[in-house]
Amino acid sequence: NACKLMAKQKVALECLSYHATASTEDTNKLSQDIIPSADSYNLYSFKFHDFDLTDEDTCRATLRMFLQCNLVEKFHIPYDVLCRWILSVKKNYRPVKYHNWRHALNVAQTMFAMLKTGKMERFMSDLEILGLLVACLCHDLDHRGTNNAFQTKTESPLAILYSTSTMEHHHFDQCVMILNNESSNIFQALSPCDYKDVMRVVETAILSTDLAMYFKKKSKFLELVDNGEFDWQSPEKKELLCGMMMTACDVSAIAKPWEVQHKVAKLVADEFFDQGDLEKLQLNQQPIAMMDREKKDELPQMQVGFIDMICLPLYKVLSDTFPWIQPLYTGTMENRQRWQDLAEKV
Ligand SMILES: CCCOc1ccc(S(=O)(=O)N2CCN(C)CC2)cc1-c1nc(CC)cc(=O)[nH]1
Ligand SMILES: [Zn+2]
Repeated sequence: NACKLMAKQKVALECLSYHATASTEDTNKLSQDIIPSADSYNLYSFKFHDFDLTDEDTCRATLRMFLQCNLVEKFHIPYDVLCRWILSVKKNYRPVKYHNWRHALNVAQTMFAMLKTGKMERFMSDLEILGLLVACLCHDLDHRGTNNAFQTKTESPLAILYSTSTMEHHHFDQCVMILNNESSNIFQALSPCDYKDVMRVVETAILSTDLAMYFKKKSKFLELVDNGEFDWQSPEKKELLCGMMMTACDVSAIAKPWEVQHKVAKLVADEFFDQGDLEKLQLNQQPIAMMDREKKDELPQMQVGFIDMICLPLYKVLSDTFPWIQPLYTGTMENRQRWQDLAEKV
């Protein structure tokens, strides 16, 4: 009957994800670690970077963010389950040049800083804070270093499974797969209602990181801000705000101090160029300029375009409503000048 089939599917999914979960040895080690303070990792700052952190540090810093938000107490998350979940998420990021575990950590840290230093937590329920942090850490799970367009034109299995927001649906799938193992299910103590609500927050937040979705939602968001919308509490408005916050975190490397932005932009470019090489060799196609290493001289100008088209409008409208996240706007303006100077030099 249907119940038996569901049970069989759940078992299948669990053994499929057996290799996806972290080992008990690694889990035990992390669960016994001393977790340094948030300030020792500079977690409250919009200038945070991970360059000096070891892989173990990144896991401890992630634990510290959950502890600072009191999420372990509030949602009765068994500590060893949280440790296994963090290690399993990290394990399911591939060693690609940009869309790797470090990117996920940086996106989650910007969300943490927006909620705390940016004082946006006052508009969010505890469940939404939990969902947003989980979504940031999972939002690029199992990324292959290639974008949605590449999945479509290579007719990859993912593009056959999901025709729109292909990678984002896959990232959410991977997030669910890790939670389907009770030993790494950080939502196990939630009521069925809370479980449904938090999974909805996570799914919408991860899907909203598809930049194609961002353009659609941005005009609706601008309309609400222009009408002086402040309650943000209706489900539709809250989803819109969470989506904008996800994009703001996803592109936040653009607002970091120049030395950080410059290094990260090189990682982004190298991953794009690798895809461009694949398109030339595997598909015998001319890649778009952004992915063509023969056109790397155009990179500074492209960054100025990225800043003007995507980053500044978003950080402007968010900091108009939530003034304490202004450092994201000013940091981006400073980097715009740097990229402009480089663009004029070539
Ligand atoms: C650094 C190498 C060049 O990087 C870019 C080049 C062009 C544009 S774009 O705004 O013109 N646009 C975006 C939408 N695409 C569909 C078409 C192209 C964006 C970037 C960029 N993207 C990210 C996010 C991954 C981070 C980042 O730092 N830079
Ligand atoms: Zn991302």
